[in-house]
Amino acid sequence: MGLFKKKLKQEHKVMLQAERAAGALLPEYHRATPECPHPERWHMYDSMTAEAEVLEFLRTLVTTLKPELIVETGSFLGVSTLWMAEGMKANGFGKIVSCEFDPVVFAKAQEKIAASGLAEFIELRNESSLEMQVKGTIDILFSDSDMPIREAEVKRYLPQIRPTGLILMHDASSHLKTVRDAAFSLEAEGLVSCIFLPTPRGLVLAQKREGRR
Ligand SMILES: C[S@@+](CC[C@H](N)C(=O)[O-])C[C@H]1O[C@@H](n2cnc3c(N)ncnc32)[C@H](O)[C@@H]1O
Repeated sequence: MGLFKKKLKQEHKVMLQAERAAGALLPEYHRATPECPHPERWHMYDSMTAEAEVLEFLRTLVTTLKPELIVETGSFLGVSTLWMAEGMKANGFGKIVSCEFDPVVFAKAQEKIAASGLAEFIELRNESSLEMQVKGTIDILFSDSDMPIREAEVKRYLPQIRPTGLILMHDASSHLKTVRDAAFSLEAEGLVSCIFLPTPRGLVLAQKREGRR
């Protein structure tokens, strides 16, 4: 039986771990990098959800920038979605369109959002970020889905992003590499200007070049 037991998908494994942890904060476990030598100074709920300090930062960005429309790719359990929605609640307006590709994970996120009291700010979609159609001008794009598709994802939404808007690419540490390289590549193409925040998993803040004054 052991030999034929279906291997649990990483997202499902972390989802079960998160359920067992029941919201407990743990020290961040990603490995040290040259840019972030002390990851244990940060905190996390699980290895998929953004670092707790990054969640706080997302909320603060929302109250600071007052976005009308946020697009998030990769909802996972909806935790980052809910932190941004908290910011929108404080602002009194705004909408987050967040997509989750995996139907099992999507169903869990849907439950969590329904129970949160913040559902009015969130449109959760069970679709791929590379197929999702969003209407309107995007004030913040939070790119947090599958790492190899992040460059394509940013390019897909770029024409809709407000020149004064922000693009955030999570998982851009030098250890994880793929997303960092995607950000360098977008910058080399002249599409965006980036800053690389040295958080444990790495967070790129970028702005598109077109339309900048
Ligand atoms: C790192 S987790 C997102 C964490 C979440 N943003 C948070 O901080 O709470 C990445 C999620 O992206 C989903 N995903 C992967 N490829 C996707 C795609 N093309 N479109 C939408 N979601 C995708 C995965 O199923 C996974 O749940």
